[in-house]
Amino acid sequence: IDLSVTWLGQTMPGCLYNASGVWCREEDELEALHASAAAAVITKSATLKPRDGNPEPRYCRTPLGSINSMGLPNRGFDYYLDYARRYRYGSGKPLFLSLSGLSLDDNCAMLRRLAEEGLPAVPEVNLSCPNVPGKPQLGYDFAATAEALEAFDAAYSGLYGVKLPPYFDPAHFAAMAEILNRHPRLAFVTCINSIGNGLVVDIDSEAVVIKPKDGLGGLGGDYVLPTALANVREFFRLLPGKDVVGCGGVKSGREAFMHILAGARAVQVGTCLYHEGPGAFSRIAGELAMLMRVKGYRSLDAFRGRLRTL
Ligand SMILES: O=C(O)c1[nH]c(=O)[nH]c(=O)c1Cl
Repeated sequence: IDLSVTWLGQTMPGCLYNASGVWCREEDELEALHASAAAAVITKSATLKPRDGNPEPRYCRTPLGSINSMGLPNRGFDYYLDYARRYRYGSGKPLFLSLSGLSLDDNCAMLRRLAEEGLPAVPEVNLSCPNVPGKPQLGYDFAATAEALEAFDAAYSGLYGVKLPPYFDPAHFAAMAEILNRHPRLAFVTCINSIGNGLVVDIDSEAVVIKPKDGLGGLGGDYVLPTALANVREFFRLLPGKDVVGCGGVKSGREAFMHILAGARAVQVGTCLYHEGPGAFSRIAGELAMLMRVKGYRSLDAFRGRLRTL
C-alpha cells in the first residue's frame, strides 16, 4: 500500500501532516512532528512580530471537537524563518511556513523575506484567521482577496498556497475560484480553516467556555467534517491544475479516505492531533492503509477525486 504523495515538484512519504496552529508553535513541537509519521510539517501562522495572543481560557475541547480563539499567538516570523534555515529537507518531508500577517504589507514583507532566503520551505498564506478582534477573515472579502493575491504574486516568485475559510454557498465557491484561477503560482488551497465564531455553552456554569470575544471561537473536529468535505470537493472541481489540501474533522483513516475521495492531494489533522499528539499520524495512516487494502486500492491516485454522485 503506497500512501506517498507527489506534488509541488517533490514526493513526500505519506499523505498526512498537521494543520497549522496545532503542535507547531515551538521548535520542540515542530521537531516532534518531523520525528513522527507526519509526512510534512507546517508551522504556526506567523505574524511579523511575536504575539502573545488572546487571554485564556482560549481553547476548549468538546464532545464533538474543539473551539478556539487563540488570537494568533506565535514566536514571530524570524523564529520560523530561522527554523526553516535549519530544517532537514533531505528527510523528504516538506516544510510549510504558515504566514498570517496583520496587514497586506506584513504578508508581502514576509513573502519577500522568504523569497530572499531561497529555502525549499513553501508558504501557506492564511486568509482565514477568525480570532483577531477587529480583523475580519480576508477570505470572506473577495475584493481584498483579489488584491492580496496580486500583491503576493509580486512579492514571491515561487509556488505558494493559501488557507481558506469554509464557504457555504455555490456563488461563493464560484467567486473565489474565479479569483484563485488568475494565479498560476498559487499551487494549492487548504480547505478548511475552523468554522469561525461558533459559541459553546456550559449548562452547569451557564457560561461560555472561552474568554475572548465573549465566547466566540473557531470550531474544529466532528462539527466541521461535512463542510470541509464540501469545500474540498467544490474547489477540486473548480481549480483545474491546482491541488486541494483537506483539513477538517480527520480523526481516523475513514475521514482521511473521505477527504482524498473528495479530491484532497494531502490531508491535515488538527483537533485530533491536539489531543492525541503526533502518534495520531501512524495510527491514522495505518487505518487508511487497511481501508485501502480492503477496497483493493494500492495507491491514493487509484481513488483520489473519484467520489461518486447519484
Ligand atoms: O486563533 C488563532 O490563532 C487561529 N485559530 C484558528 O482556528 N485558525 C487560525 O487560522 C488561527 Cl490564526
